[in-house]
Amino acid sequence: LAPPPRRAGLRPARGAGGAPPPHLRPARRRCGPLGRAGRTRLSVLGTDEEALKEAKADKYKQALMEEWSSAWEEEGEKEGFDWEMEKLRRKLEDVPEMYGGPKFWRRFIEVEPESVYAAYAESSYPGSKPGFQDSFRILFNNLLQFILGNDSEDGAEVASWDWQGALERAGPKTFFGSVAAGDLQTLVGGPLFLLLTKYHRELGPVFKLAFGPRSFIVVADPSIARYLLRDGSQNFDKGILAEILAPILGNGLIPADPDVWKARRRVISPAFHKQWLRSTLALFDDCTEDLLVDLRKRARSVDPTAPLPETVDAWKAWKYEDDAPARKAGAVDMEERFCSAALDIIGRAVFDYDFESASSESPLVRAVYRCLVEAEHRTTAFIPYWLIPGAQLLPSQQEFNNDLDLLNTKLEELVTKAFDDIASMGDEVYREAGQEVTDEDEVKHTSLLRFLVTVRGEEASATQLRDDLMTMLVAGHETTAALLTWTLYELFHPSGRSKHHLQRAREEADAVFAKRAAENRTGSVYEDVLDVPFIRLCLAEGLRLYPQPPLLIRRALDSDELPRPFPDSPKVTPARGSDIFMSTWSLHKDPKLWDDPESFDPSRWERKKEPGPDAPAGWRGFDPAKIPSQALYPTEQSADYAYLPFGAGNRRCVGDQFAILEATVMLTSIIHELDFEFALKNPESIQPKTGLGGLPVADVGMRTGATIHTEHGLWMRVFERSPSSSKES
Ligand code: HEM
Repeated sequence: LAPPPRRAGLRPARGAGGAPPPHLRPARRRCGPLGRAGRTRLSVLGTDEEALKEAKADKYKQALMEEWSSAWEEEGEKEGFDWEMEKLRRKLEDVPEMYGGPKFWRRFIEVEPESVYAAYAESSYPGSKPGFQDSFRILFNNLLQFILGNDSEDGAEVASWDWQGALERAGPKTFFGSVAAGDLQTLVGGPLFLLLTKYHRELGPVFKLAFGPRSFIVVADPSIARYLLRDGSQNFDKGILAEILAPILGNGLIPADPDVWKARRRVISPAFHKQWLRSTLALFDDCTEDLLVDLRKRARSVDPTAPLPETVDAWKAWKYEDDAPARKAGAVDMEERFCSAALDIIGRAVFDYDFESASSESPLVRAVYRCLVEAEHRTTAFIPYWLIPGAQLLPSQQEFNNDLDLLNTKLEELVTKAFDDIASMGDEVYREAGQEVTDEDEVKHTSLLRFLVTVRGEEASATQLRDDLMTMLVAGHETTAALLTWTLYELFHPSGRSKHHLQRAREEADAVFAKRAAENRTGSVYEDVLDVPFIRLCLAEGLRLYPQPPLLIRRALDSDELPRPFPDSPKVTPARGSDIFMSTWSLHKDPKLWDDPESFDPSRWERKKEPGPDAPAGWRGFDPAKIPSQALYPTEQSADYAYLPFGAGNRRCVGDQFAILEATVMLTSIIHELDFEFALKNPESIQPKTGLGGLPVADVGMRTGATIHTEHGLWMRVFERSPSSSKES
């Protein structure tokens, strides 16, 4: 769990103690594009100008060229970035000094690595902002590839984006508008994760994507996932994601720099202890009941004669214009309902505050949503528009800042209240940082905030606590709501493709409620969650098909070679400062890893999956026997990193158990009591749709952000479960 040393240049690339691999040897960088001999000669150049002036210019050049070329031949490294620079420099030899000949270029290429490292080490987190040299190197490398068609320095094959096609499809106005607004989704013609999967199918598990001056190395392979997230994780941080989220999340766990992250993770992880998780079940029941009250009301008001839209497109009007006809028809946007319920849960569990979003729309709730929308927009924009001078004067940015102020004021108020409440409870509520919470310990705190306030030895400032809370709010709310939305969508799909799974899930739900009645209790207990293994597998399958988020983002702190998925895969070595996208969407749907990957089949997690002949080298398949007994879902280790529902390694999700418990309690109650139908005139007429690159997409459309949303809401008609459907199951 050690944070990456800041002196990036001193770090061995992989494993401890061993010599750095050749691509990390500082010596090579030191001699850089000029070669060792060239460098010696250059220092002569610098110290003995007079002598040089006297020397015949071309004779000197010739001698120098010979020395340089013998240096390259000796090293046998006529490839890669340095060699490209060398070739360019040789061409520039003929350009007169006054036009920026070798002297000009020397400024960029003859860099003392120590000075770069020193500048880098001083760079302030969050995010390992690449220095000027790094950015220049990456940009220059991109230019060499795109303009001259050279091989990429890092070895990743470049996916060529059809911008002419995009221009034609969108029209000049939308195209250039999207470029200006950094709207990637409109530019690529669909969610980014689909584009990445299209390239994954064409180019394999490692490739490079470039939009103008930015480039990303995209990976989707179990061994690379294991390396990025676990074995080599000390060399990668959250990079661009941290930079984007820092204004909202401050120094919360997601964007935190390694030092803060280590200290806060040590305090926050124990807050999710078993005793507290068990106590939150009552809260999940409460919020589920609020949701059910609303749904029952809708179910009773269904007007069977009310007209229903004939096409999915007609749903759009319900979402954005007028939902009165939807209400009349008893239709409800389940995506929005799950979002409200999850927000209420996180508010109460994390900081003892009831947003009451299920029943009202307070300015605070509106502020939360608008902040989330802005955060999502920033995540998918490729131009940091909010940093452009004057951008803060735009109405959208002003609104965002006002919302943030409103939220901050509320959070500060809650933090102060928690400090006061805890102070009045006496000394015995405090605990030492790192002190384990045992099963016998009484839960003395109702919320996560109160737990954090009671920790001694790692006391956090009010600002740090605000950042922690904001991070929980953002990370723990839409993710769970999206999981419930897509699982419900799959289980009640009008094609009936999941009918048999729904039936199995309902058998479990009915049995749990029967047991509850027999035991004369009304609320959920932990054992209820253990009694519904198939419902939990439905959720696990929901996370396989719709991973939240569909991309994990990292940045290389130093140049580092990635594991090769197949023996004949090219060597890929992202340069320091390279942004890397781990496409969990592509990984979870890779036909080389999963049987029938596009279909929703929760029972796949009950069977062993042996690696097929075309599976990546070294992948060990999935084995249900490897799921730890206390785990509530198939873990990343059980699938040998081909499945990453909650990430992996030291930055893995802290709220995984909380989320699965919450989603299980909700789904169990909902499918036990209610039936859902797509609110469409002929739901059976829905045909499987394809999107970018001919890949299947959900027929309710998909929008990407931090999580995957439907395009226009998940409008369902709700019915009380009929006796026949209860009997059926
Ligand atoms: C179904 C629901 C959820 C999913 C799918 C999910 C997924 C993830 C994933 C994939 C990561 C790793 C990100 C990365 O490596 O870049 C993560 C991190 C995180 N999650 Fe979750 N999450 C969920 C629910 C929650 C909840 C309920 C909370 C809190 C109450 C939470 C808090 C966090 C935090 C704080 C991190 C950052 C951890 C760190 O960097 O140390 N998540 N989550």
